[in-house]
Order: sequence, then C-alpha cells, then structure tokens
Amino acid sequence: MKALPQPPPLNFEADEFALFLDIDGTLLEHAAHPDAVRVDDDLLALLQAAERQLGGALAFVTGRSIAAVDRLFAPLRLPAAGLYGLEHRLSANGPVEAAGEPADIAALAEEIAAEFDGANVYIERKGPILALHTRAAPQLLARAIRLVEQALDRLPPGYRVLPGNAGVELMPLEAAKGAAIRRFTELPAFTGRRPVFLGDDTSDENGFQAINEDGGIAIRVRPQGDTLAPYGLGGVPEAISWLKRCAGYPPTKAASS
Ligand SMILES: O=P(O)(O)OC[C@H]1O[C@H](O[C@H]2O[C@H](CO)[C@@H](O)[C@H](O)[C@H]2O)[C@H](O)[C@@H](O)[C@@H]1O
Ligand SMILES: [Mg+2]
Repeated sequence: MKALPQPPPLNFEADEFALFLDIDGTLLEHAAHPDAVRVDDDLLALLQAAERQLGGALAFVTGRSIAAVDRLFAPLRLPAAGLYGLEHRLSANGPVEAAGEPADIAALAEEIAAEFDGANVYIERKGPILALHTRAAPQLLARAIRLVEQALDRLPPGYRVLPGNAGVELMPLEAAKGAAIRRFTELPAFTGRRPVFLGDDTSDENGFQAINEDGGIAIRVRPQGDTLAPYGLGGVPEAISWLKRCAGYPPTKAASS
C-alpha cells in the first residue's frame, strides 16, 4: 500500500472545522483489556483546549458506550456518539440517548461466557452490541469469530459481525459511524463547518466515507491495507502531535497571558 500523506495542520480557532475523534487506537494506545487504558492530564488538557477553540464543535465517535467514555475522560464531558452511533449525547451536558440490551443478546452473552469460561477472553456487554476481546489470548480469535458467526444464524435479521485483529463484535446493522457523524453536523454547534474525522480501524471506514462525501477531511491513524481516508498519521503519538499543532497546544506564554 502507498504511504498516505500527512494531513496539513489546521487552525482550530478559525471557526472552520468540526472535529470528530475515535478513541481507542487514535487517542489512546491499545491495552490488553478495555479498562486498562489510561487518559493522562496532557490529553485532557489538549481536548479541553481544542473544544474551546472549535467553539464546542468537537465530539467523540466511538465503539465504546458513552458511560465508559465518561469514566475514562472524567471530569471532561464532550458530545459523543457511543456504540458506533447507537447512543448519542448531542451536547456536552445533555442527556444520553442510551441503548438497552435485547433479551436474545443477553442470552447469547451468557452462552458465550460459558464457552470461554476460564479463558482469557473478555466479553464486553454493551447493550445491543456484544464484543469478544481476545487481545490477551490471540490464539482464541478464530474460535471467537466462529462462535459469533454461528450465533448470527440464530438471531433475528438485523445484526452483523465485525471481526477485528484482536476480537469480534456483533452489532445491529444501523450501528455506523458515518450516520453518527452526520447526526452532529446537523446541529447548530457543528453545522457549516468542515468535518474532520480521525479513526484507526475498519469500523471507522464508514465514517471516512461520509466525511469524503461531505467534503471533509478523513484521517486514518496507523493505516494498514485499504482505506478511504486520503490522509494518514503513523500512530497515536503522531495523532496527538498533529492535534496539538492544530490547537496550538501547549499555548506559548504570550498566547496564554
Ligand atoms: O471506536 P473506538 O473508540 O476505537 O473503540 C473501539 C473499541 O475500543 C475498545 O476495545 C479496543 O480497545 C481495547 C483497549 O485498548 C482493547 O483491549 C480491545 O482489544 C480493542 O478492541 C472498547 O472496549 C470497545 O468497546 C470499542 O468498540
Ligand atoms: Mg479506534
């Protein structure tokens, strides 16, 4: 694959951009368990500065639940689309439109937990989405994917399986980051701005597609294989550095006084 060019630095203060951020693999390095990632004070301060400069046009767009995002980034709260857009919080202090766990997904979660009893596989129950994490037991990835694919045949229509490098997720068809981003771009705080989306994963490609169609800037972090994003950044440190340049962070003494 041809190396992607780096995105040009943007001026977040220019009232021109709306920023959408994936979390894992984009802002945070991966860890063996979803709860093992850490948000440091520097990242929090960067996000706060960016939110201010963008006039509030900043949102997380993630596969995590919004409750999990809030725990991670406390005390910072941002507008967020969680569960690939099945959950929304349209403004920083607004209510969360949460998604519950259907009975058939609850039953499947119990069944799969029994299958992997004693194995180092983390089963994350996220309302209508079931994620099996095998990062700590890579030899079990193929079995996890097989189990979820077999389960798909027994579920009512409307679900799909999204295999990854370190796990597999079963999710409703309407869970898609592109639609999640577009929900924000219709809001007063975001509308009329050029959307910019940073993501690192297959599940972000649908977001890149929407961003491309809407004249925005799509950036894939640690690009591997095909991507719809025209720009790339080498990894989490490069993504953070680029965001810092765009936000002029940390501020120089003259700028902050
Ligand atoms: O859309 P994202 O913000 O990138 O979230 C995607 C998933 O992130 C989390 O899982 C991933 O990160 C974990 C921590 O590094 C890692 O242990 C796991 O293997 C990864 O899949 C989160 O737990 C999921 O719910 C998100 O869907
Ligand atoms: Mg990610």
